[in-house]
Amino acid sequence: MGRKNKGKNTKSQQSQQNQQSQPAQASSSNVSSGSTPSPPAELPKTVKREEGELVASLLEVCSKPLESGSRELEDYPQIHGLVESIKKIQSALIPPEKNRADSFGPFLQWLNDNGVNTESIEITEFPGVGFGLKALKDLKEGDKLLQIPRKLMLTVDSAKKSALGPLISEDKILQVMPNVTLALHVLNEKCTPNSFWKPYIDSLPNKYSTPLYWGSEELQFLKGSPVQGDAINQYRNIARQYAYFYRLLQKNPAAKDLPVKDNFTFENYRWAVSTVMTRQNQIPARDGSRATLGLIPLWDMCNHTNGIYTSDYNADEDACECFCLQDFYSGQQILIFYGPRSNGEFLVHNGFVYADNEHDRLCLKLGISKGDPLFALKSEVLGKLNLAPSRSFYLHRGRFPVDGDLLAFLRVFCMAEDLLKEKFSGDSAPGPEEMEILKDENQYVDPDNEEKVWSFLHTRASLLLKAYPCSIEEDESTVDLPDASDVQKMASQLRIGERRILLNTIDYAGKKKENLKQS
Ligand SMILES: C[S@@+](CC[C@H](N)C(=O)[O-])C[C@H]1O[C@@H](n2cnc3c(N)ncnc32)[C@H](O)[C@@H]1O
Repeated sequence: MGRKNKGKNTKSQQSQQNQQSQPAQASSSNVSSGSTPSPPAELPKTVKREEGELVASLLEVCSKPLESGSRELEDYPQIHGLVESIKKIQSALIPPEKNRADSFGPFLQWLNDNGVNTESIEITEFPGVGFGLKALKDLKEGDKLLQIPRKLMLTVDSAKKSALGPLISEDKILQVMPNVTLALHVLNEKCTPNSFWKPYIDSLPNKYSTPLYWGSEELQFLKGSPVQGDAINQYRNIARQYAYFYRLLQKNPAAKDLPVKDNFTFENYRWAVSTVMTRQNQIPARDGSRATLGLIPLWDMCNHTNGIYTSDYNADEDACECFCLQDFYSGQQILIFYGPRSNGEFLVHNGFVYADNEHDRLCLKLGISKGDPLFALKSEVLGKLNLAPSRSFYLHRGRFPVDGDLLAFLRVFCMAEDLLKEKFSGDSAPGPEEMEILKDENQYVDPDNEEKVWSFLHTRASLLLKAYPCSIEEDESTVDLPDASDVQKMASQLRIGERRILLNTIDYAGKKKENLKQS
């Protein structure tokens, strides 16, 4: 959380907000009727044993390290199959879905009872973004919109003080993974009938659009994109965590009386993880000494737009404050800026893609081959630039697709032995400041090296472009197809953005090569 200088939104953002500002009726479809019988509280013993065996197999499969070079997709079918079998057994434990819109009245009352002023806003459903906040009066850029006191937040600190505290102090994973702690905290409170946070938890979505909710066919829509691997890795990690915590909750005496223990279904865990992934925020600890992770009720009803951070922590009030990113007229949706994330990050962690994302970028994995006779020399030079010999870089949207780190890596990657030895290694190595020349696009070390860099990038981007199974135009028409699913549209939108970045990079690298020839 942090507030930066305010900036004006562009026309296209404003027109998008105008489009988003048409409120829709809260939908009550797919909500079960009150007459649905309650699910059984427990599974029969034999079924429970079968569940335990499946979870043990899941833990084993997900804990095997992926063989180097093997694609994430290889063990995905086995993991997915086990998860589906577990979900089938546990389907008897899943309660009927609630009508979310019914929860907003009690939620707002709870906020008001705890000192939150909600006069300027209303919770309403908006097309394509779920529920959000609507302005009930004209608001000016910079006006204070919300002030949410710490006592209403679910945080890692409140988890430690809750019934979950003893388990956290015994488990190493919970101690080092605050997001997992927060997920278990939310789930434990959801399973606690008289939880202080009940009105807030009831107001949360029933399910999410993160790839954890996608089927195997839907993951195929990401074919060609590096995000497909990220989504599958995420599924694998969450399946492993689920299996680990299932066992921990069954076996650890500190979990004996926790309400979450008998409600720890895969469905519940992916819900809790997705709740945290899509809504979490960094909050300063009460004493200001460090940051802690938390969920901020109501503030987390705001949807995202391009812009700047406009939320801050008021240490005197011990509350999160949110200010208006721009003028909002009465009836308009109030939007905030979530941060400079790529569409791939938004898709995997937030379950949406933002077509006009100013910060979009494409992940590019690069590495010096261990078989390269110059591996040691190149690694030494990269080390001086604080760059690992194998890592992810980014190609950016906009006028400058290549940043300093990627440029320096490529220059070393393509550098001839004599140049590496003479200018950048051993005794001839320059100081850190002079090494920075390798990151500077306006200077270069050697024209041959520079030609190789831009040729390599041109070829690599062209190859990546060929990996997509359909054309950009086909994906563009999918986005507008009335019968395409939300997941299909999201994946197509992502791939459109990625290919625009690749096409721009190819064009940029081509021009660089031309300029070199002429100079
Ligand atoms: C912090 S919540 C915001 C409130 C949420 N819409 C709800 O109904 O609870 C973040 C989620 O809202 C949705 N969202 C936010 N901004 C969006 C945008 N610009 N486009 C599409 N979905 C968006 C995504 O599902 C995201 O995971």
